[in-house]
Order: sequence, then C-alpha cells, then structure tokens
Amino acid sequence: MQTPVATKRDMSFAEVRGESAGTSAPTMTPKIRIRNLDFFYGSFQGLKHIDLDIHEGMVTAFIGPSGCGKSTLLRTLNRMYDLYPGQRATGEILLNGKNVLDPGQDVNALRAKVGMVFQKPTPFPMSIYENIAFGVRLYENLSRADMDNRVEWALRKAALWDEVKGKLNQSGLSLSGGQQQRLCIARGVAVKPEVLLLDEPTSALDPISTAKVEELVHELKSEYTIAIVTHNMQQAARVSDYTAYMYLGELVEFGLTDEIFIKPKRKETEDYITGRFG
Ligand SMILES: Nc1ncnc2c1ncn2[C@@H]1O[C@H](COP(=O)(O)OP(=O)(O)OP(=O)(O)O)[C@@H](O)[C@H]1O
Repeated sequence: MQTPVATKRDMSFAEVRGESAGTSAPTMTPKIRIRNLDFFYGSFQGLKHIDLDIHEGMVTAFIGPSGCGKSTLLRTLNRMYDLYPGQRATGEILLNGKNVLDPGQDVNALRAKVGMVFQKPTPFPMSIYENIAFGVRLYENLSRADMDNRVEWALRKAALWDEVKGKLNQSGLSLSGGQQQRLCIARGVAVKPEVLLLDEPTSALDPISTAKVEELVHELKSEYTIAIVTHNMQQAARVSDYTAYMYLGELVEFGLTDEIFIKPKRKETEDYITGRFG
C-alpha cells in the first residue's frame, strides 16, 4: 500500500512554524518572517513581541477583537506607518530574508512588492483606466499598447473586466461600492506585487460583492501571498489557509485555519471562536 502524501492540511503546528517535528514532511516556505516585532504609537505599545511566519502562496488571516492590533500588524508589513510621525516598529520583518525595517530600505520599492487594499474602497478621482495605469507608471515605463494590456490583465484578475470594458474612460467613482473595491484590488495587482495586504476589504460591501471578493482572494493566492484582516470569522474560515488570533497587541495563537477553528490549542482562542468572549 502506498503511503499517503502529506498535504498542508495534514501538517502539525510545529511543521507549520518551520520547527522540526522529527518527520520527513516538507516544511513550508515563509515569504515573510516576523521576529520579535514591537510597535509603538508614541508611548502606547500596539504590538508586543510578535513572532509569525507568513507562508508563500497562502492566505493568512488576522482575527481578534476590536483594537487587538490586526490593522497595526498589517500596516507594519509595508511600513505604511512611516507616513505618521511618532509611530515606530522595532524587531525584524524579513521579506525574502531582508529586514524591511532597516533604515536603508527603499519604502517605495517595498510598497511595490507589498501592495495594500484598504477597508473603504478608495478609487482615485480619475478614469477606471487611469486608476490602474497611474500606479504602474510609478514603477514601469510601458508603451501605450503594453499599458492597455496591463490594465486589461489587472481588471480580469480582479473579475471586473466584463463589467467595465466598455467604459474605461468613465470615472472610477461612478462604479458601485463592490466594483470600486474590485477596482482597488485590480490597482493593487497591476504593479505585480509579491504580497497583497487586505485590510477588512469587504466590510463596506454587500453579500454578493463580498462573495466576489472572497472568490478573488481564492483565485489570487495561486500567484500572490495574501494577508487579510477580517472581523468576520466565517470569512477567515472560508478564505484563509492560516489564521493568527490576536489579543491586546499579542499573538495568542497561530496555525492552520482548520485547526484554529476546529481544535484551537489555547482556551482564549476557543472562547473567541465560539463567541464566549466579549
Ligand atoms: N493612530 C493611532 N494612535 C494611537 N493609538 C492607535 C492609533 N491607531 C491605533 N491605535 C491603537 O492601537 C491598538 C490597535 O489598533 P488596531 O487598529 O491595530 O486594532 P484592530 O485590531 O485593527 O481593531 P479594529 O478591528 O477595531 O479595526 C488600539 O488600542 C488602538 O486604539
């Protein structure tokens, strides 16, 4: 009889964390390694000693009660906080092995590799076409034909092409909320990032648009590493491979989504998942 091949769903927490479990099962490749990460808003510590691996080609969900630090953690990954005085991070965030917190890190280059989509759809006040071309031009000098192809490619990736192909010159603001959010996702993928950060991307959307964005996350993960913050535990269970449960700036538990939702190791996680918390 043949020995069944281990899938990622069969792996133990130790293997998921890259620790040796004493077996020959393959270990996952971390795209981002977070080590001893602290984050401060002035004197307030928003993140405490976070250690976490975000695996390549997988979806990692950050869940936890309001104010636990989910968005803060997401915003450290592409140094979005740099724009705000008094906010600082210490520790290591290794992207492809290089610490993005190093003072010498080119922040624009980092944001090209690590794109972000925000909670509220934020199209630029310009045409649908320009919403996508604008970001691409910051990083690449494409011919008109190549840019046309890139815009179409990104809109197809975001499952929006069929709805907008006849009106690319109309304002991005003329689209519905759900379409605007998919336009923002198209804008995010258009620059071909390695990692896509989604901060509650469906919280302002109706159930049909939410389902479309969730499908999209599923499609995109074959090419991108995705981290998603969500308040919606069903959504985390549906879209993610790994889940990180946070509380008061600390990472309480991290593991395969199936394990976190079916058999969490920590009582705090179980209380949150089962709705006994808060
Ligand atoms: N600009 C800021 N200045 C000071 N403190 C902040 C700032 N932004 C967030 N915080 C604090 O940092 C902590 C973490 O906030 P964060 O927004 O990361 O939480 P969250 O888990 O994403 O919450 P929510 O689910 O409500 O969006 C909270 O205590 C919050 O009050």
